[in-house]
Amino acid sequence: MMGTMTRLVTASEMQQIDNYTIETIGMPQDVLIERAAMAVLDVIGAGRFDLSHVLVLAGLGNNGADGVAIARLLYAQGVNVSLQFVGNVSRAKDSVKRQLAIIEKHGLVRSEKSDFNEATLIIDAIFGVGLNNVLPEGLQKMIKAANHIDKPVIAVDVPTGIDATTGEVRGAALKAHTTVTFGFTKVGLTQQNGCYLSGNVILKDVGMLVPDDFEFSLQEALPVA
Ligand SMILES: NC(=O)C1=CN([C@@H]2O[C@H](COP(=O)(O)OP(=O)(O)OC[C@H]3O[C@@H](n4cnc5c(N)ncnc54)[C@H](O)[C@@H]3O)[C@@H](O)[C@H]2O)[C@@H](O)CC1
Ligand SMILES: [K+]
Repeated sequence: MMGTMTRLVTASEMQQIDNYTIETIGMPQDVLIERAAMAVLDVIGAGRFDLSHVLVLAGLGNNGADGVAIARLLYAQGVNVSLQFVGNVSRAKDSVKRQLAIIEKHGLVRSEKSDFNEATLIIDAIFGVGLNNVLPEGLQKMIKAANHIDKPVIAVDVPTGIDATTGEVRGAALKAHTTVTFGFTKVGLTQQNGCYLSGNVILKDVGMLVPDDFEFSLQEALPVA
């Protein structure tokens, strides 16, 4: 039997769909972030991962905002979670700052530096579809060290370092056991190194809406479970 069919999208198409949902339809961005975080929680909590110590690595954009929300939801469930930022939080997008304001009141304290060896599961929320350049060198080093330790990683939307459109590695990429991708499967998860570095790709609907006259550049459709 055929599963639901979905389209593959480029990073730019996903950004247009996000913008349409938020700016034109008026869906609050924080609702999408919460739904994205809950979708990842579904996967984390499905019993396949050791949750003794979850390390969430968060960037300064909306992918990082998803990460902070994931850390909060885990913390609320009593999971031992460390939240570590990659980059200076003073430069974070407002979506991240709003999430941070919530966790501060909630009691979840950010870690300054985390030991990958202590983590039983790593959540990669550093970069998503917004990646538009080679990763900074310090981050490349950190990613290579994490890949070497070989802990299970769940990538939020796209593994950090993978170009969501081409599947190419931008300097280094954090190898994922599972990638939870939102709305539509990014074509880069099916091509080049993106194909094997994203592990099992799980597509989740988080409420993005598509204009009726939207023209997808890729006609291809993938069956999903
Ligand atoms: N648009 C939205 O409101 C939503 C976005 N979502 C999440 O947000 C992600 C996209 O968020 P953003 O567009 O904020 O982008 P990212 O969070 O992927 O990246 C953040 C920012 O980093 C900068 N950047 C890109 N490449 C860089 C590099 N190599 N070195 C240094 N800085 C770099 C860019 O300015 C980019 O906007 C999605 O993948 C998804 O996880 C979801 O939460 C749903 C709602
Ligand atoms: K990511």
